[in-house]
Amino acid sequence: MGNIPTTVKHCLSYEQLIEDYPWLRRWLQEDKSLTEQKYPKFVKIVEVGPRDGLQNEKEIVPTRVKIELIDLLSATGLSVIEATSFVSSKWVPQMADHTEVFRGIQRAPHVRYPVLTPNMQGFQDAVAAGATEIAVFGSASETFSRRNINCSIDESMLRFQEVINAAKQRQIPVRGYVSCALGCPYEGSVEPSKVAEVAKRLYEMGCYEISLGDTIGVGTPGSMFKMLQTVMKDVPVNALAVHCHDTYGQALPNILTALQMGVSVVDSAVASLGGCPHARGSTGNVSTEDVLYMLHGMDIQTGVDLNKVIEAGDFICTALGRQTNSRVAQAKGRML
Ligand SMILES: CC(C)(COP(=O)([O-])OP(=O)([O-])OC[C@H]1O[C@@H](n2cnc3c(N)ncnc32)[C@H](O)[C@@H]1OP(=O)([O-])[O-])[C@@H](O)C(=O)NCCC(=O)NCCSC(=O)C[C@@](C)(O)CC(=O)[O-]
Repeated sequence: MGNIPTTVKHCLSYEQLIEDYPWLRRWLQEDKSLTEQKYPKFVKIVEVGPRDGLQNEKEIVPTRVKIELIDLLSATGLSVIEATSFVSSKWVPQMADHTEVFRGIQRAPHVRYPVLTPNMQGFQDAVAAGATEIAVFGSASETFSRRNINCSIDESMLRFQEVINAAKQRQIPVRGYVSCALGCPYEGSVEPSKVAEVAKRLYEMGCYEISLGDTIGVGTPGSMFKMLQTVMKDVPVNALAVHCHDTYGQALPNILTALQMGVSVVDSAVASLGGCPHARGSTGNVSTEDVLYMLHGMDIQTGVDLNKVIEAGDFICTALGRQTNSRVAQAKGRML
């Protein structure tokens, strides 16, 4: 509001302001249209709770609970639910029941259920279980790549190329992840140019969408802006998604920054489930409930029913014997 002193702003209603300061009308109207232009009208939510959210749970979550969670989420209006991952059970014991989970869910016609596949073995197992969309997951940090998938970035790209080629033959769409896009638990800060390089390689190999992961939730709107600015020179913005963990409470502002820059795909987890096995103290993904509340409050459509997501969150939190980490679900619970 330009040079109007704060005290005056607080005293005047919008109508009074316009009447008393006619020159403001144009300014405020311009601002409104700017707001309308600045944000996407529709944001696709990629729900990663059943996979990213549950993969770090110490106690093995019963398969039937995972299936019921996915079925509840399928009835919320979500169009993408990452169901499980076809990784080694020695590395991630929680995902050992991937095939049972995938075969057990009621697949809703309007929902896609991608699964993680790090290599050809994972791809073949996923296809055998009936998967029709997959995701490969790389990293912008060498050390993270070795600790997470036991190979260098270059080696991972060779594996992913093989997986993507096999997927193309079956017309299976492939999503690509870049972990450590805003920081690494082993190497600290990560250069945006490195993120852009890995994102570009995945995109050129054939991934239809690249999800940029703030794996340990250390990013800020400042680092998100710089990283996206660099990545967007190599990958079109309509092929980018953001995947924010909320360790430092920056996930929503980081997402808002990404939306302002034209990103319209956001990963999130019901009840803010999750954490990172490579970084003690890292918290889960930004909660789907909180993202929905923010987006709907900005008149951005998602097609997702917030109350139904809160119900799915209640279900999984009861099953895990803990409180939700979603601020919105907590607030709504207090108001009942
Ligand atoms: C990639 C591997 C498999 C390499 O693991 P490796 O030990 O190097 O694999 P290998 O090829 O040398 O094989 C060794 C054994 O693993 C088996 N194996 C080999 N591949 C598979 C497979 N697909 N499924 C099941 N078993 C497999 C293989 O059959 C063999 O079995 P053995 O002969 O010893 O009995 C391993 O490192 C792994 O499973 N890593 C997964 C790690 C993971 O899931 N991390 C979490 C997901 S990433 C993430 O959460 C970040 C993200 C995406 O959310 C974004 C963000 O927040 O940044």
